[in-house]
Amino acid sequence: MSETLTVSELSVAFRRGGRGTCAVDGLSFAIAPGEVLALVGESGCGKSTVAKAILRLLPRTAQTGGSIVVEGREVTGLSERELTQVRGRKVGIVFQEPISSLNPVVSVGRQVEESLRRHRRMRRREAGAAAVALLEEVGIADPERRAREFPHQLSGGMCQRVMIAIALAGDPRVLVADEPTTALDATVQATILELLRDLVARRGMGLLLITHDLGVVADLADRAIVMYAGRAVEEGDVTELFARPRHPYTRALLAATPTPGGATRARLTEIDGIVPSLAEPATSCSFAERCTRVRADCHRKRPEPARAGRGSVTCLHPWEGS
Ligand SMILES: Nc1ncnc2c1ncn2[C@@H]1O[C@H](COP(=O)(O)OP(=O)(O)OP(=O)(O)O)[C@@H](O)[C@H]1O
Repeated sequence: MSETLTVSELSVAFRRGGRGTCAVDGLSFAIAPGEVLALVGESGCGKSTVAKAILRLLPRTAQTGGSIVVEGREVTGLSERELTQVRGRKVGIVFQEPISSLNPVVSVGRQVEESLRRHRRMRRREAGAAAVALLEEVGIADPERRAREFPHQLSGGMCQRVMIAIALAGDPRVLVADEPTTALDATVQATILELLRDLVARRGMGLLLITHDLGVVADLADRAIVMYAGRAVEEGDVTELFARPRHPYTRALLAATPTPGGATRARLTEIDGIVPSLAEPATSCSFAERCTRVRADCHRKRPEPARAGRGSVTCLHPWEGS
C-alpha cells in the first residue's frame, strides 16, 4: 500500500539571537492509508513543530531540512500558491483549542461551507447541503438546526466535531490532529477519539496524532514514535511499545502515566534548551542527564536508531525485550 505521508530526515532549527535551537533532529516516518501514527512526548520535545513543518506553517526564522512527501508530492519546495492545494485538500489539521479556532461571529454551518467552497469549489447551495452532511458525519445530532448556531451555543466537544468537519471538507488523505482532546473533559475525550477512529476506518485516511497522553495513544494509535529533545527515541507498534518499552525514557513516561483509579505518579518536568547549534549536532545522548541507566559512554557517544522487534530504539543501553 502506498504511503499517504512520508517524512524523511526532517530537521527544524530556530534561530534566536545568533544561536540555534534544534527543535526536530532527523525524524523519519511514514503513514499508510487507514493508519494512526502517534507522536508522543513531553511539552517542548518538538511535536507541534513537526505538524507545522508538514503544513509549512513555521515562521521564517525556522531552518528546515529533509523531505516531506504527501501522496507522492514533495512539499518542501512548493510555492505558497501550490501549497494551498496541499493544505486542506491533501492534509487536514485539527488543533487543540476548538473554541478559539472557530470564528465566533459566523454560524458553524457557514464555516464548514466556506471550507468546502475553498477546497472543493462548490457553489453556495451545494456547499450548504454538503456542510449539513459533514456535520452529520462527525456525529452532530439535528445538523440542520446546529448549522445555524454559533460556536458559543455549542459545547467544547461539539465545537471540536465542527473543527473536524472543517478539516474534512477538503477530503484530505492525511489528518494531523495536534492534541485534539487535551482541552476536553475525559468523557468527551473518549467520544472524540471514537469519532476519529471511525473516520480513519471509513475514509481510509492516515492520521498523525500528536499528544503527550499515553492513554490517548493506547486508545487510538496503531504505531507510535516517542520523541525526546527533537529525536525519535523509540518507535514501534503500540501494543509492543506498551508491553516491552526498551528506551528508559519510554519507561519513565509509562511510569508517569496515571493508572485508572490509581494515584498519578511523579510527572516528568518540561525539557528546555535542546541542542545549542545545528552546526554542532549532539555528541552524547540528550536523555543522559535524566536517565536511571546512564553509563559513562552515554555522555560521550550519540546513540543511533537500531532495529528492535518490529520497531526501533535509539539508546546505547536499551532494555532487552522480555
Ligand atoms: N517559533 C519558534 N521560535 C523559536 N523557538 C521555537 C518556536 N516554536 C517552537 N520553538 C521551540 O522548539 C522546541 C519544540 O517546540 P514544540 O512546540 O514543537 O514542542 P511540543 O512538543 O509540541 O510542545 P507543546 O506540547 O508544549 O506544544 C521548544 O524548545 C520550543 O521552545
